[in-house]
Amino acid sequence: MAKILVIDDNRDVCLLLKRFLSKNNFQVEVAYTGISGLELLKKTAFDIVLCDYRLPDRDGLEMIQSIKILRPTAEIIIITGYSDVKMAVNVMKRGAFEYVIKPILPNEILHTVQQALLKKEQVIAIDPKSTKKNSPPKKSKNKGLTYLEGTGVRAKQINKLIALVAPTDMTVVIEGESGTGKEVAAKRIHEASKRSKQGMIAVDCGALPKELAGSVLFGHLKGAFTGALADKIGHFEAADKGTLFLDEIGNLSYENQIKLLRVLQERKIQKIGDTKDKSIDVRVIVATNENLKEKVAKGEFREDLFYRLNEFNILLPSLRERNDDLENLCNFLLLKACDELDRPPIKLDKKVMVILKQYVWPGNIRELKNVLKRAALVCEGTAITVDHIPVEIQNPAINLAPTTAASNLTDLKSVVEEAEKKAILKALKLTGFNKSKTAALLKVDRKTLYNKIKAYDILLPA
Ligand SMILES: Nc1ncnc2c1ncn2[C@@H]1O[C@H](COP(=O)(O)OP(=O)(O)OP(=O)(O)O)[C@@H](O)[C@H]1O
Repeated sequence: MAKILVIDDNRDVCLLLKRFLSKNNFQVEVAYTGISGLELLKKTAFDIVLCDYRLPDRDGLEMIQSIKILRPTAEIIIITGYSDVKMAVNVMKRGAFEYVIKPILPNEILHTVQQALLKKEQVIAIDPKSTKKNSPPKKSKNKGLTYLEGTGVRAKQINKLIALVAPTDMTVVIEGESGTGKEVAAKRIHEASKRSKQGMIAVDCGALPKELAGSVLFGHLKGAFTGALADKIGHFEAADKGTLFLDEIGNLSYENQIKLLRVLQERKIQKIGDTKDKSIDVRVIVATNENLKEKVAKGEFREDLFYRLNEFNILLPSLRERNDDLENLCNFLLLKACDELDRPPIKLDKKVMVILKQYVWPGNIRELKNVLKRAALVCEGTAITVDHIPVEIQNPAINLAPTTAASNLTDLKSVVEEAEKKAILKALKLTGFNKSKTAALLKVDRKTLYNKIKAYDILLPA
């Protein structure tokens, strides 16, 4: 029976989740503070930790760090409010499995817990102690496509690059904001390559505790260090003849960067505690949501490793840069959500589409997927309406999420429009949505403001 730890200072939430998850055959314990949660983790090897982002004594990022040190194999699901969604994106970078938005929907949590357990099983499958060594990942009950290639301008460019590089053995660097589909792109490259019969192993370098990274990547011999109770193969060895996907490569410690460079140059690994080398045949794909060149300039990432990795580069656009694909993505993700939730397909109301198109999606496709899954959970009818969408998305002015790198935008017109829209939303928020005051603040006449509000599809509170 899988063990779950719920950490939340809201006792009602703990009680609700404990009852609901126990009924679904999980062993559940609860803690009301970060410290007491960590104490429980020292004693028990929980499989899943459900942790509130804002605890009285710790924040979500601190919790993830501590949990990863105490129980590196536990999957962490962060519970957060919508106003924290940008931070939720950050928690994914630090190695959380997923985030769920309040108010809590028990079925959504159950579904996320099941997905996390599935991922854990796949990781256990490469453990040498497991009889399932190198067994192929479990298929979800969903037999159809797991991603949408996309038909928009930017998506087509990416499709071309993937098709071009896939048949080669080149090392690929995939860059893009969190949730833009870097892991999906890596899988697509792997699946279209000659290595597709072997597995692709994905390692989240952001979630690897510094001290364990070497052993996890390269393996160790029994007795190599305290706690090395048996020989262990690392991910490089497990991925032999296949592909190794190193996510959040920018987080690899300097020492492990040197080791990685050596492996890439010599195609040999040495387990910790071993004196012998072992040849391996692995294609490496890495991903990052940081600017690696900047990290090189700051001395945080080795220049030689950067050039060794950067044989081919793919920069994934943010979701706001591929508005032309949003509708297709919505239809695809909604269909998948209904399938996963075992409910007949539902549609998106046209008004919802307008709202989704004007939101900036800081969490990119992951955020869109979560919003649609949640909407599919709460929708009792045959179409998702505005009421099923979080208010922060219905009216972005409430939770103004700034677009990041404007330099990523495709043309000057888009940059200007994006900046204008942002300024108008900000001014509207500042003036309590008073249009005369907003026009005065922006030093334009009311008519110009009205026209811009209309042109940018800005929704005003009723
Ligand atoms: N083209 C796509 N079609 C359908 N779903 C997608 C697509 N791209 C990404 N997704 C979904 O969006 C979510 C995020 O994708 P993925 O994990 O690949 O992003 P990422 O850029 O690697 O994120 P991170 O930087 O946080 O690791 C996943 O649930 C994935 O299934």
